[in-house]
Amino acid sequence: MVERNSEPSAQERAGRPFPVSWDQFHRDCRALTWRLNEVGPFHAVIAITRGGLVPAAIVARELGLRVIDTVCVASYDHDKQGDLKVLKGISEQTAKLGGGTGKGLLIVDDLVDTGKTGKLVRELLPDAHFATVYAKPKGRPLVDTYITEVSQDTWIFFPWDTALSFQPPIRDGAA
Ligand SMILES: O=P(O)(O)OC[C@H]1O[C@H](OP(=O)(O)OP(=O)(O)O)[C@H](O)[C@@H]1O
Ligand code: HPA
Ligand SMILES: [Mg+2]
Repeated sequence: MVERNSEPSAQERAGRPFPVSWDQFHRDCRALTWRLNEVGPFHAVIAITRGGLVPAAIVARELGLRVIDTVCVASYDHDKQGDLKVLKGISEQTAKLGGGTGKGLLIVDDLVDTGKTGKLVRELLPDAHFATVYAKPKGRPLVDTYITEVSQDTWIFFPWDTALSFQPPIRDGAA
């Protein structure tokens, strides 16, 4: 039997599932890059791990950027958000490229939800440009560029967190 905590997780609270395929994600990252190409040029890309690593690789490839750094943040334990911890900041070399405040640096993450992660990283690099592929309303004001807005009660399922599985036919009660 699976023991359940009585408090609903962020995913359960969100309720509405929004599965994203690799294809869709790649298309959305390319659409994001079209917008970023109008805003740059950038000296380097900074991925907020781990979710930001995939879009950062695609965006960096499309923008021709080869300097890629990470800010390593831990917050959600699968679907419950705990205290935010910066496990690793950017390197001294990348900080120099951004003149200490992040000017000309591009921060990339897969999404903003409550905005807590984005806020923390923005505080570290106030002049950097912050881009995400998806944005929920609470976090959206923190983002400079994003592609798709989803409602706050949506939970996005990314392709690296999911796998193909059998679905019962709709007439047999599939959602
Ligand atoms: O706007 P917020 O409410 O802060 O949520 C958004 C953050 O949550 C997820 O990361 P998570 O901390 O789950 O870690 P992961 O990227 O390693 O999956 C997501 O990748 C964002 O970074
Ligand atoms: N999907 C996946 N991870 C997340 C989400 C979401 O909607 N919100 C915060 N972390
Ligand atoms: Mg993340």
